Amino acid sequence: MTTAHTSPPWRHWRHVVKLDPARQITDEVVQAIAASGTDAVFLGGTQDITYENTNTLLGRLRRHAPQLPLWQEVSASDAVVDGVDGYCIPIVLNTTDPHWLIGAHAQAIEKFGPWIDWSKVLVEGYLVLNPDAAVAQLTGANTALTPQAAASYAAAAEALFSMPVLYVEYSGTFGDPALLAEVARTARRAHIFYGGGIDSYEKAATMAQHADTLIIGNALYTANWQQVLHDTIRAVK
Ligand SMILES: CC(C)=CCC/C(C)=C/CC/C(C)=C/CC/C(C)=C/CC/C(C)=C/CC/C(C)=C/CC/C(C)=C/COP(=O)(O)OP(=O)(O)O
Ligand SMILES: O=P(O)(O)OC[C@@H](O)CO
Ligand SMILES: [Mg+2]
Repeated sequence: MTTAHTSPPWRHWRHVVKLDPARQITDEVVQAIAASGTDAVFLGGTQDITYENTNTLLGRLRRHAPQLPLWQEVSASDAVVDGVDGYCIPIVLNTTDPHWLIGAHAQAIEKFGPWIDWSKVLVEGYLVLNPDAAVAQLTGANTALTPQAAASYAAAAEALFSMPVLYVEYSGTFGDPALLAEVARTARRAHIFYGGGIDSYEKAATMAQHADTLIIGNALYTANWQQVLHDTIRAVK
């Protein structure tokens, strides 16, 4: 008997938009995202994320972008919503606080118990690399990593913990392409997400050489959002 192996949808994503439920966004931008050709939308952020603001944003996205995969990136267990296509669960590899490595996760699993649909869960091994980002400060991340050190975290996440996704996170600033390249070179099976400071064709093209998926966040909250959407999608497709 042969078994059909289909790869999960996220393996095919090249371009993902991350929207922060705690920030304001107009219907015009949401509609443009829906029509843009992006592969998925993540709902997530670090600060002031609540059930209410996440559910409100999800409702707007469902209305304006019914065909787009919508995934919640869980950063607080009391903000978990129903009705998304999947849940990204961040695990911060270079945190100095075990809470962000496993503690928050164990608490959430205790809380939700048997209600968790594990077939909808995607584990992301995060390397948090911009010391000025809220996520770096919250998690006490050791952001001063050489490319070799970052690649060693990536190898550990993949080989020792079987993580399917490595997320190279420079949220708020454009990162080091050499570090991303070293992580990508080291990874054997893991899928590489890159996010941080992508706001142009050139930056997207540079990081798309090494990452499987680019995540675009802050630039969509600027006056230049239309150009950003157009150019970053053109760079990866
Ligand atoms: C319906 C139902 C019952 C569903 C079950 C839900 C489910 C799937 C549960 C699974 C259980 C589980 C393991 C949940 C995880 C719980 C949890 C709170 C884990 C901690 C996650 C974590 C490490 C958070 C730290 C912050 C982080 C990494 C956030 C990711 C997003 C991010 C980095 C945004 C960018 O942030 P920021 O720094 O603010 O950047 P800007 O300044 O540029 O905006
Ligand atoms: O907001 P930017 O800097 O685009 O980063 C995207 C994403 O990686 C944030 O979690
Ligand atoms: Mg933020």
